[in-house]
Amino acid sequence: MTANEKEKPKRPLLVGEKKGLPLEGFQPPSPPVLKKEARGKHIILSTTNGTVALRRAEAAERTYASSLLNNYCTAKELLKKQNQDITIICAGSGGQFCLEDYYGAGHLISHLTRLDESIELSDAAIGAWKLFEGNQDTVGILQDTAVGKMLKRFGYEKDIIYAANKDIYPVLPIMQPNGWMTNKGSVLNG
Ligand SMILES: O=C(O)[C@H](CS(=O)(=O)O)OP(=O)(O)O
Repeated sequence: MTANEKEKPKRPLLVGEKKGLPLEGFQPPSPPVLKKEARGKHIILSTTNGTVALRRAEAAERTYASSLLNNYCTAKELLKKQNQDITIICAGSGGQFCLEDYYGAGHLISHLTRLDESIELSDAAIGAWKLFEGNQDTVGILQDTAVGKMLKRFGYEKDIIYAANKDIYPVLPIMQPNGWMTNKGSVLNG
């Protein structure tokens, strides 16, 4: 191998699916697959809604990606700055509202309200919060959604169970000025 070849950046990994079916040349967005395949690589992710929402949020002062897996870290970061508006965008899928995103937003809001009792919520935020607080069977609610049922149909039950884990990652992906999302934004200390 020549020195030049050694320095070559790795090819980005293409990740995506369409209605649960594989796309040619793409890896499925499945945690066990990505744990093996994605380490150290740039990922180009194809989705109908979440990635579009991120792109449209580019004008925001800061844009983060959050889920049940890292919402605590997100809440801590969001509260570092006083007196600011926080907009939570629920990704959806195929142009449709998705209950699991609203539930995930409720989990984030639950952290925010516990960490700062003075926070003011919109009606939509109260709805998400109450949905989360009233439904602690996270795997059950994720399985009941349209996407959950689709994942089950295609044999991705383990992915639902994994996605239902709360706050297991103290990292926060943040959008960089070049539009890429990285986890360099914030890592929770204590
Ligand atoms: O973020 C999206 O657009 C969705 C997320 S999920 O798969 O519905 O959870 O992806 P998509 O592949 O577009 O349905």
